[in-house]
Amino acid sequence: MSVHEISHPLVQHKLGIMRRADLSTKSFRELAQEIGALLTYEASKDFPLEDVVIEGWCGNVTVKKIAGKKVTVVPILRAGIGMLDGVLSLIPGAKVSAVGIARNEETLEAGTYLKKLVGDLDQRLALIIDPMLATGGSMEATITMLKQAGCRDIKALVLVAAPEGIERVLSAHPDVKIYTASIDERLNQDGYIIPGLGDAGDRIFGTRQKE
Ligand SMILES: O=P(O)(O)OC[C@H]1O[C@H](OP(=O)(O)OP(=O)(O)O)[C@H](O)[C@@H]1O
Ligand SMILES: O=c1cc[nH]c(=O)[nH]1
Ligand SMILES: [Mg+2]
Repeated sequence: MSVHEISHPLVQHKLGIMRRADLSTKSFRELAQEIGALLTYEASKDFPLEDVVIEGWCGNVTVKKIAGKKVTVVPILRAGIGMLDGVLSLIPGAKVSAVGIARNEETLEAGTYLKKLVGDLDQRLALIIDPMLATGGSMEATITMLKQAGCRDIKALVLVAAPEGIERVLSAHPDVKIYTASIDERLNQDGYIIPGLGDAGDRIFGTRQKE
């Protein structure tokens, strides 16, 4: 299965709070990080383990150690930064590859303005993070960029996904696994997810324009 909708009660409860229109920037930001950590927990369930022998308090003991590839976390700026600390709280040694992509509000086309990838991407698992997967343009562009740089193992962690965006990403990149707290109903005429969260970047950074 390429799409994992995480039904864990903690995830669903926290996402439910995030949908409140009157939620403070502080609370929205905290919850984005917390769900980011919980999605990381789910996405790491298939990390391979190996046995290693260490010196314990009563002599040698065989313990488990993660044996797979190294990880790079790939926040799609700006809103992806809102999940970064949550992901790094569970994978503190991960390197970070920052990708700046902004959606043109009229055309909904994704435009790239920053690409700061770590090296050795062919030897790393990439965990792309972005709160919103809407039309899928930003995510598709990020995956294409990572593949062009040699990355072959890619997972995407998003708080909310629209069916249209999932379809677009998986049509272009069927090998990528998507982890989300919710597959929502649809996109509206402006490309916003319904019911969604509104503009996640504005809610995380406090830049929401008052009507
Ligand atoms: O699936 P798509 O249709 O491409 O839309 C989703 C993108 O839109 C938002 O970013 P935005 O462009 O608003 O930039 P921001 O993070 O700077 O707010 C969101 O964080 C995604 O990156
Ligand atoms: O619903 C949406 C769609 C794109 N970007 C957002 O922040 N929210
Ligand atoms: Mg935005």
